[in-house]
Amino acid sequence: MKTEQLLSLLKIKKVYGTLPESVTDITIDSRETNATSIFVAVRGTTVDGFDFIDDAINKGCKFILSDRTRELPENVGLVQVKDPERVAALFSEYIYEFPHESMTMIGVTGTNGKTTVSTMIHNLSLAMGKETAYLGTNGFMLSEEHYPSANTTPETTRLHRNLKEAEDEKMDVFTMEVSSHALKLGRTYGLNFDITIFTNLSQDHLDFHNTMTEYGFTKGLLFSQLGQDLRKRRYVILNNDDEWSDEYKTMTPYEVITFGNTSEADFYPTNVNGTLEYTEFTLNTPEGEFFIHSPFVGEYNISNLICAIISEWLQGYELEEIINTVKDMKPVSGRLEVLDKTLPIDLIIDFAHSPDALQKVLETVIPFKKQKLILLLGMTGERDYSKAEEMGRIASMADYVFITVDNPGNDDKQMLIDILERGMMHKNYETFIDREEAIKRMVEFADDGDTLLLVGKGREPYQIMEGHVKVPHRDDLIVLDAAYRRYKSDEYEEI
Ligand SMILES: CC(=O)N[C@H]1[C@@H](OP(=O)(O)OP(=O)(O)OC[C@H]2O[C@@H](n3ccc(=O)[nH]c3=O)[C@H](O)[C@@H]2O)O[C@H](CO)[C@@H](O)[C@@H]1O[C@H](C)C(=O)N[C@@H](C)C(=O)N[C@H](CCC(=O)O)C(=O)O
Ligand SMILES: Nc1ncnc2c1ncn2[C@@H]1O[C@H](COP(=O)(O)OP(=O)(O)OP(=O)(O)O)[C@@H](O)[C@H]1O
Repeated sequence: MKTEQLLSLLKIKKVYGTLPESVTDITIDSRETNATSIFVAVRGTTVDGFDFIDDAINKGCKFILSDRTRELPENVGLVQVKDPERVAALFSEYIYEFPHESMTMIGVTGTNGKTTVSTMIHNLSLAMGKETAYLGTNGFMLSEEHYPSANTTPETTRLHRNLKEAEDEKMDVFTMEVSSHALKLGRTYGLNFDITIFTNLSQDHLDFHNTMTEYGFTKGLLFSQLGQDLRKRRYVILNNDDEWSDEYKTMTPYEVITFGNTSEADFYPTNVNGTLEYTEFTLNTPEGEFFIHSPFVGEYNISNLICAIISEWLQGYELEEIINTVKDMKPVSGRLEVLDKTLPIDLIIDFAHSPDALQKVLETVIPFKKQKLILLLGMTGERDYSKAEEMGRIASMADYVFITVDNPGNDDKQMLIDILERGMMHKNYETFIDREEAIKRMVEFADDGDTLLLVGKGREPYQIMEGHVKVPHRDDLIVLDAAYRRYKSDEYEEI
Protein backbone atom coordinates (compact mmCIF):
# COMPACT_ATOMS: atom_id res chain seq x y z
CA MET A 1 0.00 0.00 0.00
CA LYS A 2 1.36 3.39 -1.01
CA THR A 3 2.09 5.68 1.94
CA GLU A 4 0.75 8.64 -0.03
CA GLN A 5 -2.59 6.91 -0.43
CA LEU A 6 -2.80 6.20 3.31
CA LEU A 7 -1.95 9.78 4.22
CA SER A 8 -4.58 11.09 1.83
CA LEU A 9 -7.20 9.38 4.04
CA LEU A 10 -6.44 11.79 6.91
CA LYS A 11 -7.45 15.44 7.04
CA ILE A 12 -5.51 16.27 10.21
CA LYS A 13 -1.97 14.96 10.67
CA LYS A 14 1.61 16.13 10.99
CA VAL A 15 4.38 14.32 9.17
CA TYR A 16 7.95 14.31 10.52
CA GLY A 17 11.08 12.80 8.95
CA THR A 18 11.09 10.62 5.86
CA LEU A 19 8.38 8.00 5.40
CA PRO A 20 8.90 4.90 3.23
CA GLU A 21 7.11 4.84 -0.11
CA SER A 22 4.91 1.91 0.79
CA VAL A 23 4.03 -0.51 3.62
CA THR A 24 2.63 -4.04 3.85
CA ASP A 25 1.76 -4.43 7.56
CA ILE A 26 0.59 -2.56 10.60
CA THR A 27 1.01 -3.50 14.27
CA ILE A 28 0.80 -1.96 17.73
CA ASP A 29 3.59 -4.22 19.00
CA SER A 30 7.23 -3.21 18.34
CA ARG A 31 8.21 -6.89 18.64
CA GLU A 32 6.19 -7.69 15.51
CA THR A 33 7.56 -4.91 13.29
CA ASN A 34 9.75 -5.24 10.21
CA ALA A 35 11.09 -3.00 7.44
CA THR A 36 7.71 -2.66 5.73
CA SER A 37 5.39 -2.26 8.69
CA ILE A 38 3.79 0.66 10.45
CA PHE A 39 4.37 0.69 14.21
CA VAL A 40 1.46 2.29 16.06
CA ALA A 41 2.71 3.55 19.42
CA VAL A 42 -0.17 3.45 21.93
CA ARG A 43 -0.31 3.99 25.67
CA GLY A 44 -1.06 0.79 27.55
CA THR A 45 -1.98 0.07 31.15
CA THR A 46 1.50 -1.15 32.07
CA VAL A 47 3.84 0.50 29.55
CA ASP A 48 3.75 3.20 26.87
CA GLY A 49 4.25 1.99 23.29
CA PHE A 50 5.98 5.32 22.60
CA ASP A 51 8.95 4.02 24.63
CA PHE A 52 9.32 1.12 22.17
CA ILE A 53 9.79 3.23 19.05
CA ASP A 54 13.55 2.56 19.14
CA ASP A 55 12.87 -1.16 19.38
CA ALA A 56 10.70 -0.93 16.25
CA ILE A 57 13.34 1.15 14.44
CA ASN A 58 16.02 -1.40 15.38
CA LYS A 59 13.87 -4.02 13.65
CA GLY A 60 13.96 -1.92 10.48
CA CYS A 61 10.61 -0.16 10.86
CA LYS A 62 10.48 3.21 9.06
CA PHE A 63 6.91 4.33 9.67
CA ILE A 64 5.73 5.33 13.15
CA LEU A 65 2.18 6.40 13.97
CA SER A 66 1.77 8.21 17.27
CA ASP A 67 0.00 11.00 19.14
CA ARG A 68 3.39 12.59 19.94
CA THR A 69 6.63 13.18 18.13
CA ARG A 70 10.33 12.89 18.96
CA GLU A 71 13.74 12.96 17.31
CA LEU A 72 14.07 10.36 14.58
CA PRO A 73 17.00 8.76 12.77
CA GLU A 74 17.38 9.38 9.05
CA ASN A 75 15.04 7.42 6.77
CA VAL A 76 12.39 7.05 9.48
CA GLY A 77 9.13 9.01 9.43
CA LEU A 78 6.50 9.68 12.06
CA VAL A 79 2.89 10.60 11.48
CA GLN A 80 1.36 12.42 14.43
CA VAL A 81 -2.42 12.09 14.82
CA LYS A 82 -4.87 12.78 17.64
CA ASP A 83 -6.10 9.19 17.98
CA PRO A 84 -3.60 6.56 16.73
CA GLU A 85 -5.91 3.61 17.52
CA ARG A 86 -8.73 5.03 15.38
CA VAL A 87 -6.26 5.65 12.54
CA ALA A 88 -4.87 2.13 13.04
CA ALA A 89 -8.32 0.71 12.22
CA LEU A 90 -8.58 2.86 9.09
CA PHE A 91 -5.07 1.98 7.89
CA SER A 92 -5.62 -1.72 8.66
CA GLU A 93 -8.70 -1.74 6.48
CA TYR A 94 -6.77 -0.28 3.54
CA ILE A 95 -3.54 -2.24 4.04
CA TYR A 96 -5.30 -5.60 4.35
CA GLU A 97 -7.87 -4.60 1.70
CA PHE A 98 -11.11 -5.03 3.60
CA PRO A 99 -10.60 -8.77 4.22
CA HIS A 100 -14.00 -9.23 5.87
CA GLU A 101 -15.90 -8.35 2.70
CA SER A 102 -15.47 -11.81 1.17
CA MET A 103 -16.83 -13.65 4.22
CA THR A 104 -20.12 -13.87 6.09
CA MET A 105 -19.27 -11.96 9.25
CA ILE A 106 -21.02 -13.01 12.46
CA GLY A 107 -20.52 -11.03 15.70
CA VAL A 108 -21.67 -12.33 19.07
CA THR A 109 -21.96 -10.11 22.13
CA GLY A 110 -23.45 -10.49 25.64
CA THR A 111 -22.20 -11.05 29.18
CA ASN A 112 -22.39 -14.84 29.02
CA GLY A 113 -22.51 -17.27 26.16
CA LYS A 114 -20.30 -15.51 23.58
CA THR A 115 -17.73 -18.33 23.42
CA THR A 116 -20.41 -21.01 23.54
CA VAL A 117 -22.59 -19.52 20.80
CA SER A 118 -19.62 -18.65 18.55
CA THR A 119 -18.14 -22.13 18.96
CA MET A 120 -21.51 -23.74 18.28
CA ILE A 121 -21.81 -21.70 15.06
CA HIS A 122 -18.26 -22.67 14.10
CA ASN A 123 -18.86 -26.36 14.80
CA LEU A 124 -22.25 -26.35 13.10
CA SER A 125 -20.76 -24.65 10.04
CA LEU A 126 -17.93 -27.23 10.01
CA ALA A 127 -20.40 -30.10 10.27
CA MET A 128 -22.32 -28.58 7.36
CA GLY A 129 -19.19 -28.63 5.24
CA LYS A 130 -18.31 -24.94 5.22
CA GLU A 131 -14.89 -23.31 5.52
CA THR A 132 -15.22 -21.47 8.79
CA ALA A 133 -13.14 -19.31 11.13
CA TYR A 134 -13.67 -18.56 14.84
CA LEU A 135 -12.06 -15.83 16.93
CA GLY A 136 -12.64 -15.40 20.64
CA THR A 137 -11.68 -16.37 24.18
CA ASN A 138 -10.79 -19.90 23.07
CA GLY A 139 -8.35 -18.61 20.41
CA PHE A 140 -8.35 -18.25 16.63
CA MET A 141 -9.49 -21.17 14.52
CA LEU A 142 -9.27 -21.72 10.80
CA SER A 143 -11.54 -24.75 10.38
CA GLU A 144 -9.93 -27.31 12.77
CA GLU A 145 -6.57 -25.49 13.04
CA HIS A 146 -6.18 -23.76 16.41
CA TYR A 147 -4.00 -20.74 17.35
CA PRO A 148 -3.91 -19.10 20.79
CA SER A 149 -5.07 -15.51 21.34
CA ALA A 150 -4.60 -13.06 24.23
CA ASN A 151 -8.02 -11.42 24.12
CA THR A 152 -11.65 -12.28 23.50
CA THR A 153 -11.59 -9.61 20.79
CA PRO A 154 -8.03 -8.61 19.83
CA GLU A 155 -6.93 -5.04 19.15
CA THR A 156 -7.68 -3.77 15.67
CA THR A 157 -4.38 -4.50 13.84
CA ARG A 158 -4.22 -8.12 15.05
CA LEU A 159 -7.91 -8.56 14.34
CA HIS A 160 -7.35 -7.40 10.78
CA ARG A 161 -4.40 -9.76 10.37
CA ASN A 162 -6.62 -12.62 11.55
CA LEU A 163 -9.29 -11.55 9.07
CA LYS A 164 -6.71 -11.44 6.28
CA GLU A 165 -5.46 -14.93 7.15
CA ALA A 166 -9.03 -16.21 7.07
CA GLU A 167 -9.62 -14.54 3.70
CA ASP A 168 -6.37 -16.02 2.33
CA GLU A 169 -7.48 -19.47 3.52
CA LYS A 170 -10.77 -18.96 1.65
CA MET A 171 -13.05 -19.09 4.69
CA ASP A 172 -16.77 -18.70 3.96
CA VAL A 173 -17.75 -17.61 7.45
CA PHE A 174 -15.95 -15.68 10.20
CA THR A 175 -17.62 -15.90 13.61
CA MET A 176 -16.20 -13.73 16.34
CA GLU A 177 -16.90 -12.79 19.92
CA VAL A 178 -17.26 -9.05 20.38
CA SER A 179 -16.51 -8.01 23.96
CA SER A 180 -17.78 -4.79 25.47
CA HIS A 181 -14.12 -3.77 25.96
CA ALA A 182 -13.63 -4.12 22.20
CA LEU A 183 -16.70 -2.04 21.41
CA LYS A 184 -15.71 0.72 23.80
CA LEU A 185 -12.11 0.80 22.57
CA GLY A 186 -13.07 0.69 18.88
CA ARG A 187 -11.30 -2.63 18.21
CA THR A 188 -13.98 -3.57 15.64
CA TYR A 189 -14.10 -0.25 13.79
CA GLY A 190 -14.62 -0.83 10.06
CA LEU A 191 -16.11 -4.31 10.31
CA ASN A 192 -19.46 -4.89 8.63
CA PHE A 193 -21.28 -7.73 10.36
CA ASP A 194 -23.90 -9.62 8.37
CA ILE A 195 -25.35 -11.30 11.45
CA THR A 196 -25.11 -9.99 15.01
CA ILE A 197 -26.23 -11.81 18.14
CA PHE A 198 -27.02 -10.59 21.66
CA THR A 199 -27.08 -13.39 24.25
CA ASN A 200 -27.84 -11.57 27.55
CA LEU A 201 -26.65 -8.84 29.89
CA SER A 202 -25.94 -9.15 33.61
CA GLN A 203 -23.42 -7.78 36.08
CA ASP A 204 -19.75 -8.05 35.06
CA HIS A 205 -16.85 -5.78 34.12
CA LEU A 206 -18.09 -2.84 36.26
CA ASP A 207 -14.43 -2.00 36.90
CA PHE A 208 -14.32 -0.97 33.23
CA HIS A 209 -17.84 0.31 32.53
CA ASN A 210 -18.75 1.92 35.90
CA THR A 211 -22.52 1.33 35.68
CA MET A 212 -24.82 -1.31 34.19
CA THR A 213 -26.39 1.39 31.99
CA GLU A 214 -23.01 2.30 30.52
CA TYR A 215 -22.22 -1.40 30.07
CA GLY A 216 -25.56 -2.04 28.32
CA PHE A 217 -25.22 0.89 25.93
CA THR A 218 -21.64 -0.12 25.12
CA LYS A 219 -22.89 -3.55 24.01
CA GLY A 220 -25.46 -1.73 21.88
CA LEU A 221 -22.66 -0.30 19.73
CA LEU A 222 -22.55 -3.64 17.92
CA PHE A 223 -26.05 -2.94 16.60
CA SER A 224 -25.88 0.82 16.13
CA GLN A 225 -22.67 0.45 14.12
CA LEU A 226 -24.39 -1.81 11.56
CA GLY A 227 -25.28 1.30 9.56
CA GLN A 228 -28.34 2.37 7.56
CA ASP A 229 -27.78 0.88 4.11
CA LEU A 230 -30.89 -1.23 3.55
CA ARG A 231 -29.55 -2.55 0.24
CA LYS A 232 -27.41 -4.81 2.47
CA ARG A 233 -28.91 -7.97 4.01
CA ARG A 234 -28.03 -7.73 7.69
CA TYR A 235 -29.73 -9.41 10.61
CA VAL A 236 -29.89 -8.90 14.35
CA ILE A 237 -30.64 -11.84 16.67
CA LEU A 238 -31.87 -10.70 20.08
CA ASN A 239 -32.80 -12.40 23.35
CA ASN A 240 -36.50 -11.67 23.82
CA ASP A 241 -36.27 -12.40 27.56
CA ASP A 242 -33.69 -9.68 28.18
CA GLU A 243 -35.04 -6.14 28.53
CA TRP A 244 -31.94 -4.67 26.84
CA SER A 245 -33.23 -6.16 23.57
CA ASP A 246 -35.99 -3.49 23.50
CA GLU A 247 -33.25 -0.86 23.55
CA TYR A 248 -31.12 -2.62 20.91
CA LYS A 249 -34.10 -2.95 18.52
CA THR A 250 -34.29 0.83 18.33
CA MET A 251 -30.61 1.11 17.40
CA THR A 252 -30.80 -0.56 14.00
CA PRO A 253 -33.02 -0.57 10.90
CA TYR A 254 -32.18 -4.20 10.04
CA GLU A 255 -34.46 -7.22 10.51
CA VAL A 256 -34.64 -8.45 14.10
CA ILE A 257 -35.15 -12.15 14.88
CA THR A 258 -35.78 -13.09 18.51
CA PHE A 259 -35.22 -16.18 20.62
CA GLY A 260 -36.51 -16.75 24.11
CA ASN A 261 -38.42 -18.96 26.46
CA THR A 262 -41.95 -17.81 25.63
CA SER A 263 -44.14 -17.86 22.53
CA GLU A 264 -43.53 -14.10 22.15
CA ALA A 265 -40.15 -14.97 20.63
CA ASP A 266 -39.77 -16.04 16.99
CA PHE A 267 -37.86 -19.15 18.11
CA TYR A 268 -38.58 -20.81 21.49
CA PRO A 269 -38.33 -24.28 23.02
CA THR A 270 -41.08 -26.41 24.56
CA ASN A 271 -41.17 -29.99 25.97
CA VAL A 272 -37.65 -29.72 27.34
CA ASN A 273 -36.13 -32.93 28.63
CA GLY A 274 -32.53 -33.50 29.62
CA THR A 275 -29.78 -35.39 31.43
CA LEU A 276 -26.11 -34.64 32.10
CA GLU A 277 -25.40 -36.07 28.64
CA TYR A 278 -28.02 -34.57 26.33
CA THR A 279 -31.04 -32.29 26.03
CA GLU A 280 -34.15 -32.83 23.92
CA PHE A 281 -36.79 -30.26 23.07
CA THR A 282 -39.28 -29.06 20.49
CA LEU A 283 -38.08 -25.98 18.66
CA ASN A 284 -40.96 -23.68 17.69
CA THR A 285 -40.04 -21.56 14.68
CA PRO A 286 -41.77 -19.32 12.11
CA GLU A 287 -41.59 -22.39 9.81
CA GLY A 288 -43.14 -24.90 12.23
CA GLU A 289 -42.04 -27.26 15.00
CA PHE A 290 -38.89 -29.39 14.99
CA PHE A 291 -37.74 -32.08 17.44
CA ILE A 292 -34.11 -31.54 18.54
CA HIS A 293 -31.75 -34.00 20.23
CA SER A 294 -28.76 -31.96 21.33
CA PRO A 295 -25.46 -33.14 22.83
CA PHE A 296 -25.37 -30.07 25.11
CA VAL A 297 -26.44 -29.88 28.74
CA GLY A 298 -28.62 -27.28 30.47
CA GLU A 299 -31.40 -24.87 29.58
CA TYR A 300 -29.13 -21.93 28.75
CA ASN A 301 -27.39 -24.10 26.16
CA ILE A 302 -30.77 -24.47 24.46
CA SER A 303 -30.76 -20.67 23.97
CA ASN A 304 -27.16 -20.80 22.80
CA LEU A 305 -27.94 -23.57 20.33
CA ILE A 306 -31.03 -21.75 19.04
CA CYS A 307 -28.84 -18.70 18.29
CA ALA A 308 -26.50 -20.92 16.28
CA ILE A 309 -29.41 -22.51 14.40
CA ILE A 310 -30.92 -19.10 13.56
CA SER A 311 -27.58 -17.85 12.25
CA GLU A 312 -27.35 -20.81 9.82
CA TRP A 313 -30.98 -20.31 8.78
CA LEU A 314 -30.26 -16.64 8.01
CA GLN A 315 -27.50 -17.81 5.69
CA GLY A 316 -30.08 -19.61 3.60
CA TYR A 317 -30.03 -23.18 4.93
CA GLU A 318 -33.27 -25.12 5.56
CA LEU A 319 -34.07 -25.60 9.23
CA GLU A 320 -34.46 -29.34 8.71
CA GLU A 321 -30.97 -29.66 7.28
CA ILE A 322 -29.46 -27.59 10.10
CA ILE A 323 -31.27 -29.53 12.79
CA ASN A 324 -30.17 -32.87 11.31
CA THR A 325 -26.60 -31.69 11.77
CA VAL A 326 -27.01 -30.75 15.44
CA LYS A 327 -26.55 -34.31 16.69
CA ASP A 328 -23.05 -34.41 15.11
CA MET A 329 -21.86 -31.25 16.86
CA LYS A 330 -18.79 -31.36 19.09
CA PRO A 331 -18.87 -30.20 22.73
CA VAL A 332 -17.77 -26.65 23.53
CA SER A 333 -14.42 -26.86 25.25
CA GLY A 334 -14.58 -26.16 29.00
CA ARG A 335 -18.20 -25.01 29.00
CA LEU A 336 -20.32 -27.32 31.18
CA GLU A 337 -18.15 -30.19 30.03
CA VAL A 338 -18.58 -33.52 31.78
CA LEU A 339 -15.20 -35.28 32.13
CA ASP A 340 -14.55 -39.07 32.25
CA LYS A 341 -17.94 -40.67 32.85
CA THR A 342 -16.54 -43.99 34.15
CA LEU A 343 -15.65 -42.64 37.61
CA PRO A 344 -17.83 -43.06 40.73
CA ILE A 345 -18.02 -39.26 40.99
CA ASP A 346 -19.30 -36.82 38.36
CA LEU A 347 -16.65 -34.31 37.26
CA ILE A 348 -17.75 -31.16 35.48
CA ILE A 349 -15.68 -28.16 34.38
CA ASP A 350 -17.16 -24.80 33.43
CA PHE A 351 -16.11 -21.23 32.70
CA ALA A 352 -18.66 -19.33 34.86
CA HIS A 353 -17.15 -16.24 36.43
CA SER A 354 -20.07 -13.83 36.63
CA PRO A 355 -22.96 -14.09 39.13
CA ASP A 356 -25.53 -14.84 36.42
CA ALA A 357 -23.38 -17.56 34.83
CA LEU A 358 -22.70 -19.13 38.23
CA GLN A 359 -26.40 -19.14 39.09
CA LYS A 360 -27.29 -20.65 35.72
CA VAL A 361 -24.67 -23.39 35.89
CA LEU A 362 -25.68 -24.32 39.46
CA GLU A 363 -29.37 -24.38 38.52
CA THR A 364 -28.46 -26.65 35.61
CA VAL A 365 -26.33 -29.11 37.57
CA ILE A 366 -28.32 -29.34 40.83
CA PRO A 367 -31.27 -31.31 39.35
CA PHE A 368 -28.81 -33.99 38.15
CA LYS A 369 -26.83 -34.47 41.38
CA LYS A 370 -27.14 -37.90 42.98
CA GLN A 371 -25.47 -37.02 46.27
CA LYS A 372 -23.64 -33.84 47.34
CA LEU A 373 -22.79 -31.04 44.91
CA ILE A 374 -19.25 -29.84 45.66
CA LEU A 375 -18.23 -26.57 44.03
CA LEU A 376 -14.79 -25.11 43.37
CA LEU A 377 -14.94 -21.34 42.94
CA GLY A 378 -12.16 -18.75 42.78
CA MET A 379 -12.27 -14.97 42.72
CA THR A 380 -10.55 -13.31 39.77
CA GLY A 381 -7.89 -10.72 40.60
CA GLU A 382 -7.74 -7.11 39.38
CA ARG A 383 -11.33 -7.17 38.14
CA ASP A 384 -14.81 -6.11 39.28
CA TYR A 385 -14.74 -6.86 43.05
CA SER A 386 -18.34 -5.72 43.47
CA LYS A 387 -19.58 -9.08 42.15
CA ALA A 388 -17.69 -11.17 44.75
CA GLU A 389 -20.19 -11.14 47.61
CA GLU A 390 -23.07 -11.98 45.26
CA MET A 391 -21.03 -14.86 43.84
CA GLY A 392 -20.39 -16.16 47.37
CA ARG A 393 -24.12 -16.00 48.06
CA ILE A 394 -24.94 -17.91 44.86
CA ALA A 395 -22.16 -20.45 45.53
CA SER A 396 -24.01 -21.33 48.75
CA MET A 397 -26.50 -23.22 46.54
CA ALA A 398 -23.85 -25.97 46.52
CA ASP A 399 -23.68 -28.39 49.46
CA TYR A 400 -19.99 -27.77 49.99
CA VAL A 401 -17.69 -25.12 48.52
CA PHE A 402 -13.94 -24.95 48.02
CA ILE A 403 -13.07 -21.24 47.83
CA THR A 404 -9.86 -20.25 46.10
CA VAL A 405 -8.44 -17.83 43.49
CA ASP A 406 -8.76 -17.54 39.71
CA ASN A 407 -6.04 -15.59 37.83
CA PRO A 408 -5.16 -13.52 40.94
CA GLY A 409 -2.53 -11.41 39.14
CA ASN A 410 -1.01 -8.84 41.49
CA ASP A 411 -3.89 -8.98 43.98
CA ASP A 412 -3.53 -10.34 47.50
CA LYS A 413 -4.91 -13.89 47.28
CA GLN A 414 -6.30 -13.88 50.82
CA MET A 415 -8.18 -10.64 50.05
CA LEU A 416 -9.79 -12.29 47.00
CA ILE A 417 -10.83 -15.28 49.10
CA ASP A 418 -12.16 -13.03 51.88
CA ILE A 419 -14.46 -11.05 49.57
CA LEU A 420 -16.00 -14.27 48.19
CA GLU A 421 -16.28 -15.77 51.68
CA ARG A 422 -18.22 -12.70 52.87
CA GLY A 423 -21.19 -13.75 50.73
CA MET A 424 -21.36 -17.37 51.93
CA MET A 425 -24.74 -18.28 53.44
CA HIS A 426 -23.60 -21.50 55.16
CA LYS A 427 -20.46 -22.79 56.82
CA ASN A 428 -19.87 -25.81 54.60
CA TYR A 429 -16.74 -24.56 52.94
CA GLU A 430 -12.94 -24.51 53.07
CA THR A 431 -10.55 -21.89 51.71
CA PHE A 432 -7.30 -22.50 49.82
CA ILE A 433 -4.78 -19.94 48.59
CA ASP A 434 -3.50 -22.55 46.11
CA ARG A 435 -6.07 -23.59 43.48
CA GLU A 436 -4.33 -26.89 42.73
CA GLU A 437 -4.39 -27.84 46.43
CA ALA A 438 -8.07 -26.95 46.58
CA ILE A 439 -8.82 -29.28 43.66
CA LYS A 440 -6.86 -32.19 45.16
CA ARG A 441 -8.58 -31.75 48.52
CA MET A 442 -11.94 -31.59 46.77
CA VAL A 443 -11.41 -35.05 45.27
CA GLU A 444 -10.29 -36.50 48.62
CA PHE A 445 -13.35 -34.98 50.27
CA ALA A 446 -15.85 -36.48 47.79
CA ASP A 447 -17.95 -39.58 48.44
CA ASP A 448 -19.14 -41.92 45.71
CA GLY A 449 -22.07 -40.40 43.83
CA ASP A 450 -21.02 -36.80 44.51
CA THR A 451 -20.85 -34.21 41.74
CA LEU A 452 -17.74 -32.03 41.57
CA LEU A 453 -18.22 -28.78 39.67
CA LEU A 454 -15.14 -26.64 38.97
CA VAL A 455 -15.99 -23.20 37.60
CA GLY A 456 -14.04 -20.21 36.28
CA LYS A 457 -11.41 -21.72 34.04
CA GLY A 458 -12.78 -24.49 31.84
CA ARG A 459 -9.71 -25.75 29.97
CA GLU A 460 -7.81 -22.46 30.21
CA PRO A 461 -4.17 -23.60 30.27
CA TYR A 462 -2.72 -21.12 32.77
CA GLN A 463 -3.17 -19.06 35.94
CA ILE A 464 -2.21 -15.38 35.77
CA MET A 465 -0.03 -14.86 38.86
CA GLU A 466 2.03 -12.02 40.34
CA GLY A 467 3.68 -9.81 37.73
CA HIS A 468 1.04 -11.11 35.28
CA VAL A 469 3.14 -14.22 34.73
CA LYS A 470 1.10 -17.00 33.12
CA VAL A 471 1.86 -20.16 35.12
CA PRO A 472 0.76 -23.43 33.44
CA HIS A 473 -2.39 -24.76 35.11
CA ARG A 474 -5.25 -26.99 33.96
CA ASP A 475 -8.27 -27.59 36.22
CA ASP A 476 -9.36 -30.55 34.09
CA LEU A 477 -5.98 -32.33 34.20
CA ILE A 478 -5.49 -31.72 37.93
CA VAL A 479 -8.93 -33.01 38.86
CA LEU A 480 -8.62 -36.05 36.58
CA ASP A 481 -5.16 -36.83 37.95
CA ALA A 482 -6.46 -36.69 41.52
CA ALA A 483 -9.50 -38.79 40.65
CA TYR A 484 -7.45 -41.46 38.81
CA ARG A 485 -5.01 -41.70 41.71
CA ARG A 486 -7.92 -42.23 44.05
CA TYR A 487 -10.18 -44.49 41.98
CA LYS A 488 -7.98 -46.14 39.35
CA SER A 489 -4.56 -46.32 41.02
CA ASP A 490 -3.97 -49.93 39.77
CA GLU A 491 -4.18 -49.09 36.10
CA TYR A 492 -3.27 -45.41 36.34
CA GLU A 493 -0.18 -43.89 34.79
CA GLU A 494 0.56 -40.14 34.82
CA ILE A 495 -1.69 -38.29 32.38
C1 LIG B 1 -6.17 -4.00 30.33
C2 LIG B 1 -6.07 -4.24 28.87
O1 LIG B 1 -7.01 -4.05 28.13
N1 LIG B 1 -4.92 -4.71 28.43
C3 LIG B 1 -4.70 -4.95 27.01
C4 LIG B 1 -3.54 -4.11 26.57
O2 LIG B 1 -2.47 -4.49 27.38
P1 LIG B 1 -1.65 -3.41 28.16
O3 LIG B 1 -2.43 -2.12 28.25
O4 LIG B 1 -1.16 -4.02 29.42
O5 LIG B 1 -0.44 -3.19 27.19
P2 LIG B 1 1.00 -2.81 27.64
O6 LIG B 1 1.75 -4.04 27.98
O7 LIG B 1 0.91 -1.70 28.64
O8 LIG B 1 1.61 -2.27 26.27
C5 LIG B 1 1.25 -1.00 25.71
C6 LIG B 1 1.64 -0.99 24.28
O9 LIG B 1 3.05 -1.17 24.18
C7 LIG B 1 3.33 -2.15 23.23
N2 LIG B 1 4.61 -2.80 23.51
C8 LIG B 1 4.85 -3.40 24.70
C9 LIG B 1 6.06 -4.05 24.91
C10 LIG B 1 7.01 -4.08 23.89
O10 LIG B 1 8.12 -4.65 23.99
N3 LIG B 1 6.72 -3.45 22.70
C11 LIG B 1 5.55 -2.81 22.50
O11 LIG B 1 5.31 -2.29 21.41
C12 LIG B 1 2.16 -3.13 23.33
O12 LIG B 1 2.02 -3.93 22.17
C13 LIG B 1 1.01 -2.16 23.52
O13 LIG B 1 0.55 -1.70 22.27
O14 LIG B 1 -3.20 -4.36 25.23
C14 LIG B 1 -2.90 -5.74 24.93
C15 LIG B 1 -2.61 -5.83 23.44
O15 LIG B 1 -3.70 -5.38 22.71
C16 LIG B 1 -4.10 -6.61 25.31
O16 LIG B 1 -3.82 -7.98 25.05
C17 LIG B 1 -4.40 -6.42 26.78
O17 LIG B 1 -5.53 -7.18 27.13
C18 LIG B 1 -5.39 -7.90 28.35
C19 LIG B 1 -4.88 -9.30 28.07
C20 LIG B 1 -6.74 -7.98 29.04
O18 LIG B 1 -6.90 -8.71 29.98
N4 LIG B 1 -7.70 -7.22 28.58
C21 LIG B 1 -9.07 -7.28 29.11
C22 LIG B 1 -9.42 -6.11 29.99
C23 LIG B 1 -9.98 -7.32 27.90
O19 LIG B 1 -9.80 -6.61 26.92
N5 LIG B 1 -10.94 -8.21 27.98
C24 LIG B 1 -11.94 -8.39 26.95
C25 LIG B 1 -12.90 -9.51 27.28
C26 LIG B 1 -13.63 -9.38 28.54
C27 LIG B 1 -14.62 -10.51 28.69
O20 LIG B 1 -15.65 -10.51 28.00
O21 LIG B 1 -14.38 -11.39 29.55
C28 LIG B 1 -11.27 -8.87 25.67
O22 LIG B 1 -11.83 -8.59 24.60
O23 LIG B 1 -10.28 -9.61 25.77
N1 LIG C 1 -26.71 -18.17 27.49
C1 LIG C 1 -26.17 -18.18 28.70
N2 LIG C 1 -26.78 -17.56 29.73
C2 LIG C 1 -26.22 -17.55 30.96
N3 LIG C 1 -25.07 -18.16 31.28
C3 LIG C 1 -24.42 -18.79 30.29
C4 LIG C 1 -24.92 -18.82 28.95
N4 LIG C 1 -24.05 -19.50 28.20
C5 LIG C 1 -23.03 -19.85 28.99
N5 LIG C 1 -23.26 -19.44 30.26
C6 LIG C 1 -22.40 -19.60 31.44
O1 LIG C 1 -21.37 -18.63 31.29
C7 LIG C 1 -20.08 -19.28 31.27
C8 LIG C 1 -19.22 -18.61 30.24
O2 LIG C 1 -19.73 -18.96 28.98
P1 LIG C 1 -19.02 -18.45 27.68
O3 LIG C 1 -17.57 -18.68 27.81
O4 LIG C 1 -19.73 -18.99 26.50
O5 LIG C 1 -19.34 -16.89 27.84
P2 LIG C 1 -18.53 -15.65 27.34
O6 LIG C 1 -19.55 -14.60 27.08
O7 LIG C 1 -17.67 -16.02 26.21
O8 LIG C 1 -17.65 -15.29 28.60
P3 LIG C 1 -16.24 -14.49 28.62
O9 LIG C 1 -16.40 -13.27 27.81
O10 LIG C 1 -16.09 -14.20 30.06
O11 LIG C 1 -15.25 -15.41 28.03
C9 LIG C 1 -20.38 -20.73 30.93
O12 LIG C 1 -19.35 -21.54 31.39
C10 LIG C 1 -21.69 -20.93 31.61
O13 LIG C 1 -21.50 -21.13 33.00
